Amino acid sequence: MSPQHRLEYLQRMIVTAAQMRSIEQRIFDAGMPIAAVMEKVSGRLALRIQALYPQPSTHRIGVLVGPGHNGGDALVVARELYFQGYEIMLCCPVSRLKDLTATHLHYLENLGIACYQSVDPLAECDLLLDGLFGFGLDRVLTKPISTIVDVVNEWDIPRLSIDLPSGLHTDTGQVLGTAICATHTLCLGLWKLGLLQDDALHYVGQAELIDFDIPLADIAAVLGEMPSVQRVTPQCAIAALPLVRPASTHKYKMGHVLLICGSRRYAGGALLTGLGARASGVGMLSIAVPQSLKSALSVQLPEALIVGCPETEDGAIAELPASVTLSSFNAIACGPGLTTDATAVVEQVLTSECPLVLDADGLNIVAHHGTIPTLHKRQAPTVLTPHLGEFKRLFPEIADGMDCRVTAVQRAAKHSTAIVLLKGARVVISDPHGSVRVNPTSTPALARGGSGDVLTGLLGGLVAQKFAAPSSTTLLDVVQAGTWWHAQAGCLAARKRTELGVDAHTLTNFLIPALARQTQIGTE
Ligand SMILES: NC(=O)C1=CN([C@@H]2O[C@H](COP(=O)(O)OP(=O)(O)OC[C@H]3O[C@@H](n4cnc5c(N)ncnc54)[C@H](OP(=O)(O)O)[C@@H]3O)[C@@H](O)[C@H]2O)[C@@H](O)CC1
Ligand SMILES: Nc1ncnc2c1ncn2[C@@H]1O[C@H](COP(=O)(O)OP(=O)(O)O)[C@@H](O)[C@H]1O
Ligand SMILES: [K+]
Repeated sequence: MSPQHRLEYLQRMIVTAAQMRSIEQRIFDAGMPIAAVMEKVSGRLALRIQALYPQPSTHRIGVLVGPGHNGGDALVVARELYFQGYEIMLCCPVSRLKDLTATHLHYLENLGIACYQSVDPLAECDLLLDGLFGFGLDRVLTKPISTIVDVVNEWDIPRLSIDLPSGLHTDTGQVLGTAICATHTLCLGLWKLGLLQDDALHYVGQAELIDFDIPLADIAAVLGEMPSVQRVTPQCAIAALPLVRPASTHKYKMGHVLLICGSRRYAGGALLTGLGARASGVGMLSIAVPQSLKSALSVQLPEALIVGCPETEDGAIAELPASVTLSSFNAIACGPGLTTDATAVVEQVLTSECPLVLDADGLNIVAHHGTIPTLHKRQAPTVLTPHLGEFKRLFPEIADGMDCRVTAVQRAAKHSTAIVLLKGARVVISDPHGSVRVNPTSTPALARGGSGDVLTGLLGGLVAQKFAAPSSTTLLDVVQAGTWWHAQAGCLAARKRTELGVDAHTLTNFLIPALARQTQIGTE
C-alpha cells in the first residue's frame, strides 16, 4: 500500500480504548518491544511539535507527566526536544509510575532537567505538553491532578495534548471531572472515538493523527476487514457522488425528487430545501407546497415543478393533490417547515413505496403518533435526519442517559430499520445493520436556522439520483457523501465570509463551489 493510501485508510479508522489496547497487545506479542514503540511514537511527536512550535518563538516547554505510558511518551518527547535546544521543565504530581515511565524520568533528572510536584514553576512556559493520561484513564480525576488541570486551563499558554486531552473518556469523550482544554491534540496511531463526540470538541482543539506504523494486519484483525464504524474522508465521500454523467443520459435518468415542505408560517423552509436539492444535480425537481406559496416559489426556483396543495386554515399542507403519484418519484424528501398540522401527508408518504428522507416536522409527526412501527412495514428505504431534540422525541428510551452518540444512533437505526443521521457538530449516521459513519470536519457556522433544510434537499436529490440508475454505491455511502458536502460548503462559506456570514441561503450558494474545489473541477 502506498503511503498516501495508508494515510487515507488510517483517516477512516476509529477505535475504542479496548480496541486500541488489543491492537497494541498484538504488536507487543509479535516481538516489538514496548520501549521501542514509545521511542518511535515520541520521535514523530517531537518532530511535529517542532514544526508547530518552532524556536526561538517557543523556547521553554512545560511537560505534565502522568503515571502511565502517556506520561512515558511525554518524557521521551521532552528528552528529544531538550536535545534540540528547548528548555524543559517537568511537573509530575504522582509518585507511583509505571516502570518504563519511571526509567525515563530518572534519565531526564540525571540530565539535569528539573521536575516539580507543583505546577506553579511552569507558569512562565511558552508551551505545555499534556502527558497526564491517554487511553488508560478509567476514572474521575481527583486532587492534586484535577487542580493542576484547572490551573493550567486558566493560563494563557498553548496546550498540546498527547493522544487525548487528559480527563476525556476515550470512548464517550465525556469529561471525567475536569479535562485539559487543548490547543492541539496529536492523536497516536488511530483516531480515538471520544475525539469525535460533540461533548469533547471544546477540549480537543486542532486534532491531528500521528502515524507510527501500526501494521495494517493488526488493525484489520481487531477492527475487521470492513470496520463498521468509520470516519468520513473526502475520498470516500467524493467516490459516492454522481459527478460524472453518462454522455447520452436524459433528465429522467438523473433522478426525480419530490420535496414536500413548507407552510404559510415557514415559507422559507421550502425554498431552502429546494435550493439544496437543486445543487445536488438531480434531473427533475418537484416541490409540493401549500397553494399560497406556489407563485413565490416558482419565481425563486424557475426550473422546479411546483405543486400547489390544498391547505389547512393555518396554511399547512392539508393533502397532496390526486395528480401526485408518489411511486413515480425516485425519492421523496419531506418535513422542513411543514408544521405538525401536515399529519395526513406524512402518513401518506410513510405508506408509499418510494425511498424517503424524513426531517423536521416529518419526524415530529412520527414521534407524536408513535409511528416508528410504520417504518418497519416500509418496503422502500428510509433516512431519518433528526437533530438532538428530534432524536430524543423519536427515541426517548435510547436517548435516556445516552453517553455515546455512535452507540445511540446505531441502536436507533436498528430499532427503526431506517438510516438514522443525527445532526450536530459531528454528524453520526448509522444504517440498520450497525454500519456507522462520522463526519469529522465541519463548522459551527452551520449552527443556524435553516441549514438542516438545505441538507434535507441535498440528500433528497442525491438519493433520487442513486435510485434512478443501478449503482454499487450504498445508500449509507450517499448519505455520508451529502453530509460531507454540506459541511464542506459551510467550511468554505465560513472561510470566505466569517462564521457569522453563513446564513442558510448563503450556504446554498457555496455547495457547488465547495464541491468544485474539493474535486478540483472548475474554478471559482
Ligand atoms: N497503544 C499504543 O500502541 C501505544 C500507546 N502509547 C501511549 O500509552 C498511553 C496509554 O498508556 P497507559 O495504558 O499506561 O495509560 P495512561 O493513559 O498513560 O494512564 C493510565 C495510568 O493512570 C492510572 N490512572 C487511571 N485513571 C487515573 C486517575 N483518574 N487518577 C490517577 N491515576 C489514574 C492507571 O493506573 P492505576 O492507578 O489504575 O493502576 C494507569 O497507570 C497512550 O495513550 C499513549 O500515550 C504509546 O506510548 C505507544 C503506543
Ligand atoms: N456546532 C456545529 N458544528 C457543525 N455543524 C453544526 C453545528 N450545529 C449544527 N450543525 C449542523 O447544522 C445543521 C442544523 O440542522 P437543523 O438543526 O435541522 O436546523 P434547521 O432545522 O433550522 O434547518 C445540521 O446539518 C447540523 O449538523
Ligand atoms: K494526554
